[in-house]
Amino acid sequence: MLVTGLEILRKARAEGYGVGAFNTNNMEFTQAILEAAEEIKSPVILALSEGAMKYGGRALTRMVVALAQEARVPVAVHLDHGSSYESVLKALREGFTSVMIDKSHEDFETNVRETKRVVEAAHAVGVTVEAELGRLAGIEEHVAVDEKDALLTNPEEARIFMERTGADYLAVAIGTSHGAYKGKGRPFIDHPRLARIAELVPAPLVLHGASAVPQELVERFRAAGGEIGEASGIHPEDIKKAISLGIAKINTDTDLRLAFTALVRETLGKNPKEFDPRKYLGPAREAVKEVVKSRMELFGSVGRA
Ligand SMILES: O=C(COP(=O)(O)O)N(O)CCCCO
Ligand code: NA
Ligand SMILES: [Zn+2]
Repeated sequence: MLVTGLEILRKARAEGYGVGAFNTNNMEFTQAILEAAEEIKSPVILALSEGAMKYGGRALTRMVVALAQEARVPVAVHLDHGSSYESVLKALREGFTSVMIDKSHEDFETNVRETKRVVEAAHAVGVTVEAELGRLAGIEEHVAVDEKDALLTNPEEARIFMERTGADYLAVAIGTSHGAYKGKGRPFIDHPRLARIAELVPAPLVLHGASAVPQELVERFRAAGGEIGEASGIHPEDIKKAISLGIAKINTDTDLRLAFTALVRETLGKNPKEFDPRKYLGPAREAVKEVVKSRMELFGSVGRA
């Protein structure tokens, strides 16, 4: 059933588990994510970026909202990294039940003002809001304290920000970053900082840039002809620890992209005569479904629907 992001995340934070927010741009990703969620009885958040909205248009948004309504588990349909008030209004018009306004690159007062404006509009139509404070950036452990403070989320500021904006959940910067190159080896995650934020902010917390970028997937992608450098992601133990400290929503996009693309390359490579799209999109869909299930197991959301 289609529910708001807060309905899913409030329970997750209260009961100490995480819920995956998985990005989709098409039918196969959407099917993979929902099938995984229904099979292992997990709530789930379907995330569409502005790029996805542009790429898929009404074909995508209508499909995602309709399938979420019919799903046998709680599903929120979420605008990922909304960059403007107008973009958020479009998502609200399409029936989304969660919207992110990401003004984390602006100064504090601008972020507060813009986020507050979105909260008023979204709450007026029963939709909940994710905001962001702090700069997503992979940082080496030795980085100077003042540089970390300039980049990562300041706990005291976070408390004030949430009180002034009325946002429902908060994306925090504690050392993660988007994409396949999150730092050399095991990225440094500032758990003490997260613990402090969680003490001051009772709202569910959100972790962006959380993909694991598992080596076996990177190898499989390369073996199938893909080219990728020294890729590394967030260690599963750091995800579990972050959830125990208050993270309730975990964004995963890169791992799904790698799995899907590795399988398309692999299937096409093995079958040069093949030109029925179902024959190479189907196996890729299954690969995404497996990644989603393993992420849900890591987050502890299995059986929570
Ligand atoms: O936080 C994330 C996903 O992070 P990751 O790249 O670790 O999967 N997102 O918001 C998804 C869109 C960003 C491009 O990936
Ligand atoms: Na988001
Ligand atoms: Zn993100």
